[in-house]
Amino acid sequence: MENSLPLNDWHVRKTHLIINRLHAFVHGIALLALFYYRLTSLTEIIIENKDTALLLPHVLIFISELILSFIWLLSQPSKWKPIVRTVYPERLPGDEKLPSIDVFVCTADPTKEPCLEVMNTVISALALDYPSDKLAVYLSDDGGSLVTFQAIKQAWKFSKFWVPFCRKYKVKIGCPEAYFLTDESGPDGKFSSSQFVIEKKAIQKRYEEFKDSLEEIVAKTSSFASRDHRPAIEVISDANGERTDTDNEEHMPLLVYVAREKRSSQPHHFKAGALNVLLRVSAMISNSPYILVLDCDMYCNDPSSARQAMCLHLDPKLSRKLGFVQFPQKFYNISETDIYDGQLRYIWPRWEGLDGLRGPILSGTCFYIKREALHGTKKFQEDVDLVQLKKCFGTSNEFIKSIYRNYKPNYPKERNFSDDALQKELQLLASCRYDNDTKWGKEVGFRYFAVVEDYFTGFNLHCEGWISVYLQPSRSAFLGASPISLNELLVQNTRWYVGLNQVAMSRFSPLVYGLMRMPISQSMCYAEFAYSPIYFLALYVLAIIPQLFLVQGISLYPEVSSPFFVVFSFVFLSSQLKHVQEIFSTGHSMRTWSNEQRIWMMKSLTSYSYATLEAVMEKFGLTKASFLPTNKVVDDEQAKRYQMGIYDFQAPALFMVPLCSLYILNAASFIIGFGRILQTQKWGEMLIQAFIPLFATILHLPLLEGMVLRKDKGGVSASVSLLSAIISSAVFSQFFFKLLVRII
Ligand SMILES: O=c1ccn([C@@H]2O[C@H](COP(=O)(O)OP(=O)(O)O[C@H]3O[C@H](CO)[C@@H](O)[C@H](O)[C@H]3O)[C@@H](O)[C@H]2O)c(=O)[nH]1
Ligand SMILES: [Mn+2]
Repeated sequence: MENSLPLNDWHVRKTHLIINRLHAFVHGIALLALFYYRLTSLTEIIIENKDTALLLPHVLIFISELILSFIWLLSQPSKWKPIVRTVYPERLPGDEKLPSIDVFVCTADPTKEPCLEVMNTVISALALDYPSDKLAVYLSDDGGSLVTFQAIKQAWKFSKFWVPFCRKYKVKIGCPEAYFLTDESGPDGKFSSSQFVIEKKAIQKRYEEFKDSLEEIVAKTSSFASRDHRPAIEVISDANGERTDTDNEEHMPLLVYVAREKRSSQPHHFKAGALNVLLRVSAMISNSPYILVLDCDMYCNDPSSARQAMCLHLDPKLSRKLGFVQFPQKFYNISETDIYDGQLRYIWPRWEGLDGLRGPILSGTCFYIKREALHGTKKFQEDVDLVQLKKCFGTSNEFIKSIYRNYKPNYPKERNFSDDALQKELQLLASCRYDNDTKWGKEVGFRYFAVVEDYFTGFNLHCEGWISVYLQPSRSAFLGASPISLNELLVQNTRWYVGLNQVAMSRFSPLVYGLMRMPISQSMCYAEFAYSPIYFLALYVLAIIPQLFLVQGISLYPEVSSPFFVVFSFVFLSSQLKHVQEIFSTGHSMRTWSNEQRIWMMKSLTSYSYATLEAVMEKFGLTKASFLPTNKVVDDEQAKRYQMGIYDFQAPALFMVPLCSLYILNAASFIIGFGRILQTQKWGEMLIQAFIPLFATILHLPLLEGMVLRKDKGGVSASVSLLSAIISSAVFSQFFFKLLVRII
């Protein structure tokens, strides 16, 4: 590299490091004291044979404490050495020396993923600040729908004005929809502002026309997302789109539409399958060594992200081992109150911690990955036998040629897309049977094993020795949409945790497979995510058992005068204070604390438990996990409630009934228990046990409001409230009945 100055830099977050390690130490000791208490009191119950019926609740509570502590332990390495990176794109070599980049955007269903949004993402990628001849954007349309195909042609037409405009005025938001919503002040330097204003007006008019044309397409064309269609691959250009009056096509990046073949008889492996087709198809057209992957709703908010990522990929010290550069997922539609905890705040500091180890977990979108890492070509020498290679990469000779770095596809030079041989090859590579009996999805490309293809692919790359880095620039590089209703959120999380469970319950468990292939610290981080669904067990126990025994006046926790009371109080306070510290240090307020606590409990009691059930059923061959994309169509009424910070409880009974039943159970048990304490004056013995339902009742007040006070459409439906009341009274009476039998 001519420039001797480093392209990037990093430093350790020292205060975080000290606080985290100190907390780990103190909290760890407190947990040991807590275990000591539980073990001694359990032995006491067993040896003294006091009351065997008391054994079960004690054991259950101990198990839940063990689960919480286990996950806490797994989370420690990701807090051990948080680091922050800075990049210096101005130090990059000249454009002619930059490597080329392919951008992959995936969409699946125009009825759930509005095509205007998808096209905005595509356009924002075309407007990345990168040499045009080194940029190619591929849109994978899993629905193979005519709407998307026609829309992309319109997007191309508009882009031919938009991209030059962005380049000329160094526009900071390459996504037109977002650009016209903000008031970017104007050009810097050499252009007069009046000229800018005129051109901006003109381009805005074109954008409006573009939007109208999409509306027209949507109205006229079927947006049916088909499960059975032939492959269709097309480089979008004037030759096949409508001609326009500009001739700047040469200065435009490539834009390619890809609908892979789908047959209902063949598994398509969801997004991972789509990405693998893009990997193969792009190899024939641009074969860039680096790839940016984007969800269809994640637009480029900073055109310089490609150069930023190159500051890491081209760093001679990192380059050889670096598999991918991960940016955080940030969202443009988070309301001030963020009631669904959509910003995933708790994840990104973890990625800083992981960056201090072998690097962050692949997060599905917003990452620049090295093609070679996905091909796993490190394992192959140039002289490997062709038969061997075909077993691995499939039957296409052309594709096999492409895996070697010095391969240059013919396409970009000649721009001859109608070439029959090329078309034939592309059809083969995008066919639904191409993967069969190959290593695709197993050792090559994005991995199929779990519906969290991102987590599992990144996990495999780390196992193979690749590292990753995390880059969180102050200006968000990408912005996407987060679910804005409880239902969408829980559905999405159920899918994620089914995927994580699939990994946890398989031979790929991070604590077995990972441990043998990566340092224990890194495998613990993967394990924390894979095992977190078992939170559901702990939370169900803690939401039911102390409450039922509180009502009976049977104590399951140390009394106030015992030294272990301090231990229990300390463990609770120390974990809450650590949470608050993390929230403050990431610039958030106490409201974020209550939102995160509330949503974490709701997810554990619903998503995590159903995800575990589903994964277990899948293990026994009773179901098949699937990846249904989240709905990105905004319902106005729902959006209004969300903006106002009002929960939308119009979720299926499957989600709402457990939450409401447990709420009623907790509120009722607190009231009854409190009354009992008043009578018996056993304050000391029952304090912790009364505190638990009180905490839950206060934290989840919005649920009570939804059941009792609210009359709007987002409230809890009367049938759900009624069913929940019946269930919680049944639990109570069952319990009383058993107790009665025992007493008699
Ligand atoms: O069969 C499919 C299903 C989905 N997708 C695309 O996958 C992307 C992500 O789907 P979405 O419904 O938005 O899922 P999320 O849960 O919001 O996505 C998160 O979780 C996924 C699974 O872990 C990751 O793939 C994503 O990158 C990550 O943002 C979208 O662009 C979809 O169009 C496909 O291309 N084909
Ligand atoms: Mn999404």
